[in-house]
Amino acid sequence: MEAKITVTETWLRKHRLLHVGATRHPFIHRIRDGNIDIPAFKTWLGQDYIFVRAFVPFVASVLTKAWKGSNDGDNDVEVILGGMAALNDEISWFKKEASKWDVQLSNTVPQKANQEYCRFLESLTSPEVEYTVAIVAFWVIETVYQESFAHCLEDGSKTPPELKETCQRWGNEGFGEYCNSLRKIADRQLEKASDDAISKAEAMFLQVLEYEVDFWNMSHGGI
Ligand SMILES: Cc1ncc(CN)c(N)n1
Repeated sequence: MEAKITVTETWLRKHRLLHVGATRHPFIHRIRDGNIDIPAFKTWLGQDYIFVRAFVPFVASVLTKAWKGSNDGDNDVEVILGGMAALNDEISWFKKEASKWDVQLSNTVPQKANQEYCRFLESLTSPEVEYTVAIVAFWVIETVYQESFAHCLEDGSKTPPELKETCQRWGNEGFGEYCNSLRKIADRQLEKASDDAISKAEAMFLQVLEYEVDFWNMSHGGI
C-alpha cells in the first residue's frame, strides 16, 4: 500500500523552487565550496544573534498555543520545550563564537531584512494566530537551517574546518530528528484543520521561506 502524501509534502513539491532557494542559497554554497568570505560570515553571525533573541518569545508563544491546543497524549509541549532549551545553548554559543571572530554583538545593528523578519515573528505571537499556522512557521524556520547547514557537511563538501562547528550546530542528526518531530506535529494539525486554516498555513510556509532567502541575502551585501 502506498504511503499517504502529507500536506507538508504536497507544499514541498508544489513550491520546490522557493524551498531550494532558501535551503541552497549562494551563502550556503560558498561555505560548502570553501569560498565563503569571512566578512560575510561575520555579518551573518551578528545578524543571526539578533534574530535568535527575537525568536525566543515567538517559540514561547508557540509553546503556550501547544499547551492550550494539543491533547494530553501528544508530546508537542516536550518537543517545543526541547527547542527552547536548544535556543538557550544557541545564545551562549553565539556569544562565544562572536568573541572568537571578533564580532561586537552589542554594537551590531539589525539590518532591514532582519528587522522585518523580527517584526514578523513578533506579529506571530498574537493569540489570533492559530496553533496550526504558528507550528508550520516554527517547523519551516528550523528546517531551513537544518537542511542548509547539513548540506555543508555532506560528502564532498569543502567546508573550512573553522566553520564546521557552525554547520554541526544545525546540521547534526539530532537537530534533524527534532525538525521531523515539528513536521509531524504540523501535519497532524493540518490533517484536522479547516480549509481556511490550511490556506493560511500554506501562505505562512511561503512567507517564511521568503524571509529566510532575504535573511541569507543580507550576508552578502543585500539589505
Ligand atoms: C534566520 C534564521 N532562521 C532559522 C534559524 C534557526 N533557529 C536561525 N537561527 N536563524
